[in-house]
Amino acid sequence: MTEDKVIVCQDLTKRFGDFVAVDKLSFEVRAGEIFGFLGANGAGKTTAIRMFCGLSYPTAGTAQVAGYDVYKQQELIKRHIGYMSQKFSLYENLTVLENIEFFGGVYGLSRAQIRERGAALVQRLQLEAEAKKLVGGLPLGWKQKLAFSVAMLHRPRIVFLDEPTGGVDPITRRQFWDMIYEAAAAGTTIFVTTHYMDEAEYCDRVSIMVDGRIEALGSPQALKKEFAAPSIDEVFYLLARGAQRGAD
Ligand SMILES: Nc1ncnc2c1ncn2[C@@H]1O[C@H](COP(=O)(O)OP(=O)(O)OP(=O)(O)O)[C@@H](O)[C@H]1O
Repeated sequence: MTEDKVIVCQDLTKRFGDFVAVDKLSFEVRAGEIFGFLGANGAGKTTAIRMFCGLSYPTAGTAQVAGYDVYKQQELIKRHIGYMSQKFSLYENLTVLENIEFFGGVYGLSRAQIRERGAALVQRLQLEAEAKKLVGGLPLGWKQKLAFSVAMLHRPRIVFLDEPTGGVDPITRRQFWDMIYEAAAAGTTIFVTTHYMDEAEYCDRVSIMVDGRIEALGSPQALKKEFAAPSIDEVFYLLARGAQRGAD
């Protein structure tokens, strides 16, 4: 794998018994790219992300993430990626600084690195007044920005964002996306799932998954042209309306 490819997968497949949750995914994601991983409920996104993050073994196919093999180097993958989701986030009953210390430790940073990067993070997010307050008391938008920054504390090559902006207002979502752009411009690869189609338009490329398979992949502009659709929302609808799977 060359340095500039952060994900490479070929025919990546996950079966649960006879059920094929993820069916032969093949694509590459480049360094610094913002890659939107779209699909309706049950399409197989979370199952695929779990394999990319070294949390679950594929049934077949190959994949490397940050240069490491998803079968043989799961622990190295975990150390070189960041992960954030709406469900898995910060500890609400710890303060902002305690969360930074905790996750910095999990990511293997030294105490000096935690102190230095933590202070810079608090300053960048203008959270000085909240640094010693419990995260549970912060507004959702702040929690999400903080969770994203914490997921980047160890400067991973790639960060997986699983519906990071669920439930927040459009202004806060835009601010969140400014952070994403900044991280990508600094070279971090962003792999993001979202149900907000305006966010899909912000990605460099998007894939659209239907019933375990990737049915379309390209820049938002190229996909709109390919499907003669005015928006990614419309492309998504055209592809996903025939899906057999729905929410559990
Ligand atoms: N451990 C499991 N055993 C059996 N089936 C599973 C398991 N995990 C997921 N599935 C099934 O695999 C399919 C894909 O699920 P997955 O959670 O990956 O979808 P998703 O695209 O992430 O959906 P959502 O947007 O709702 O999170 C679903 O039909 C789900 O029921």
